[in-house]
Amino acid sequence: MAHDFIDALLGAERPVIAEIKRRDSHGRDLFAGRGPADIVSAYEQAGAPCLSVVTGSWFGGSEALLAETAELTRLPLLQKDFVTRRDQITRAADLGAAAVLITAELLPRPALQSLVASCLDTGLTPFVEVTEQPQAAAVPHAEQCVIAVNNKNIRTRERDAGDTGRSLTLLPALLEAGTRCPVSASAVPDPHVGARLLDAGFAGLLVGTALLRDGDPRGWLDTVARRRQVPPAQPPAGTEVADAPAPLGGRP
Ligand SMILES: O=C(O)c1ccccc1NCC(=O)[C@H](O)[C@H](O)COP(=O)(O)O
Repeated sequence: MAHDFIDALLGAERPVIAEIKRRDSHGRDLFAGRGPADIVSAYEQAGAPCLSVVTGSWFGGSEALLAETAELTRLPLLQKDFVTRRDQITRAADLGAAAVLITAELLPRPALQSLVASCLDTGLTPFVEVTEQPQAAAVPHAEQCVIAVNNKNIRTRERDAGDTGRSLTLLPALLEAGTRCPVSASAVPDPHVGARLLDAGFAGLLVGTALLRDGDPRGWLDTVARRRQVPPAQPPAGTEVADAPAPLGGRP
């Protein structure tokens, strides 16, 4: 169970974690009249292997949004919120998450370490976001974690434009830490930049605003796949390959 999220991403032809987020960091609506069912359906048809659901209230999220999304899809779900306590992790599992965001930038080291351990004990994948090399080096059990570079500044509520150059700078530190699933998260503006990040060695991208604004997730993900110059690495033996979107209709 703990590896469902990582296996889905590593086995995907279009390794984009597509995000469901009601509002951007400036409070602007991103749903544009669509409901979660419309967005989930478009992401599934685009071939996204995993979804991210922002439950944090800064971005207009709620637990209800995660629960509703879990009813709509069998794709592994990442819960994005400010997690500081173990009970939030068990709650995430109850609501249908497969992975939970742990924001290294905002957590003292002991808390980071115990939250990663709690995720693994609960059968969830820790999705640890970092902004500096020492944070990556401090991730315990890194081989069982996604380690993602946040290209924006969470301390200013991600109101900055972001810099995907940070991902490129930190990629060696992520690999050195031992993750097999390095991800570039936030501020990926278009599929061309996305393809370059994957070519550089990222196993996945986390994209919210650009996909929701673009309105054509299938075209976006197709372009990522077409623009890649470096063939995707073969998934490790035993990894389940996500070659078709999971059908709508809820969890078994
Ligand atoms: O990063 C956090 O700590 C965080 C906590 C709670 C809710 C959201 C949080 N971050 C925001 C995001 O994760 C972005 O929505 C996501 O990376 C996508 O970014 P973008 O493509 O720029 O919309």
